[in-house]
This record gives sequence, structure tokens and C-alpha cells, in this order.
Amino acid sequence: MTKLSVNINKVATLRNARGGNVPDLLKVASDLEKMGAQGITIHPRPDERHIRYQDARDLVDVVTTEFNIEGNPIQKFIDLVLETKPTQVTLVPDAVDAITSNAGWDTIKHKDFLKEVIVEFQNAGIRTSIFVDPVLEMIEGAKETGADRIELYTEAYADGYTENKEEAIKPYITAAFLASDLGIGINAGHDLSLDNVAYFHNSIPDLLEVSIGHALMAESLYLGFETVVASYLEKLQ
Ligand SMILES: CC(=O)[C@@H](O)[C@H](O)COP(=O)(O)O
Ligand SMILES: NCC(=O)COP(=O)(O)O
Repeated sequence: MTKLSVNINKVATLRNARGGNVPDLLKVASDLEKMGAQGITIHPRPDERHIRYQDARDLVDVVTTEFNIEGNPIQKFIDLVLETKPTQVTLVPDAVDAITSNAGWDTIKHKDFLKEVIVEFQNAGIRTSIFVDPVLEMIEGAKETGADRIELYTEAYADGYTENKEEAIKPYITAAFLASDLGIGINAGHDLSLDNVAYFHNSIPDLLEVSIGHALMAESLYLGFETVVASYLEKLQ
């Protein structure tokens, strides 16, 4: 079964816009779980543009499904994850000033660093995932790092979906089969949406989790959280 983990970064964006606590991030996370979300994902960036480090500390006592914290493993992030001990940590190599996550890891070049960080999280009982492009050498490199899972970076799939979905999905299928052969769990995320998620899910074997935020929030502005979450769950059956 593929779990839906809802990324609530953009709820924090709206909250921060007025400096208060509306919408209440903790209540939204809890309500999303009541509506069927099987995980909550956050990505506390160094500039705390949306999710704040304190949000992670508060959410760990609220989230009852799977709690996934994503981020670039700078020391401040490592310390936060070891302090809060979420279900999963997803390591993302994005630059501090990146408008959003925009690259997968070079798991060959950064093997030693990733191995060291991953062991530290695993020793704390935290499942580890690393954000990668669907490139076979990077999947093989991910195996070498000891990560429990990979998260396939799906922006390229989403970009190509409308034009030619059969072509857009090809590298992801190949990468997924290799990951499965290597015994690595498969997550996926970035720019997945109600339009493109079903085809991805139906094409990728052993897909354990999708984390979806930006599109889900935009879709919910029109349709509401309950309808949108239910639609995602139906497409992930
Ligand atoms: C890693 C990834 O693709 C997303 O999880 C990321 O959290 C999106 O970040 P923003 O919400 O800041 O665009
Ligand atoms: N890891 C992907 C994620 O959490 C959400 O990405 P997006 O749906 O906001 O692009």
C-alpha cells in the first residue's frame, strides 16, 4: 500500500503571513490525519520561511501517523531531528536560498558524508530516506550510503506528464526496479498532484509513500481538504 504523507509547509506559509497562529498548524496536521492522511511531512528550511524549528518540536507530540522531517543535513537540522525523533528523516541537498527543493543527491560524491549522517539517525531509531533523481548510478550509490529508503524526485515526471506521460515515467520505472532489487524502500515526491499521481502510483512497483504538499494545498483551496485527501487516497489504492 502506498501511504499519503501530506506536506504542510504551505499551511505554515499562510500562518506566517500575518505573524499569528491562523491557521493553527498543529490543528491542521491533526485534522488531516482524521481525514485519512497516513503521514505528515514538514521541511524546516534554515531561513524558517514556512515551517519553523519549533513547529517540528510541537508536531512530534501531535502527529499520530508517520512523521517525516525533510531537509538538508546541516548541523542545526541534524540536531533538531535527533531531538524530535520523527518516524522518518528525508535528506534533501537543497541550497539555503533555493526557492524549493530542486535536486537529488549525488550519492557517489557525497557517499561518506551521507553514510555518517544516516548511521547517526538509524542509531537513534529514525528511518532514513534520501532524495534522489531517477538515475541508476545514484540509486546504486544510495545503496552504498545505507539509507533505508530513497525518495524519487518527481519534478521531471510532473513536468513531462502532460506532454508524454509514457516517456516521463520511464526513468522512474527503471530506477524503482533497481531500488527494489537492491532492497531499498521507495518513496516519491515533488510536484505530484491529483492529475498525475495515479499514473505514477500504478506504474511504480513497491511504492511505499508519496509526500505531497504544494498541489494538495492549491487543490484544497477549491475543493477542501476532506475531498482532496479522499481523492488522493482513492488514487493510491
Ligand atoms: C523535498 C521536496 O520536494 C519537498 O518536500 C519540499 O519540502 C518542498 O519545499 P517547499 O514547500 O519549500 O517548496
Ligand atoms: N517530498 C515532497 C514533498 O514533501 C512535497 O513536495 P510538493 O508536493 O510540495 O512539491
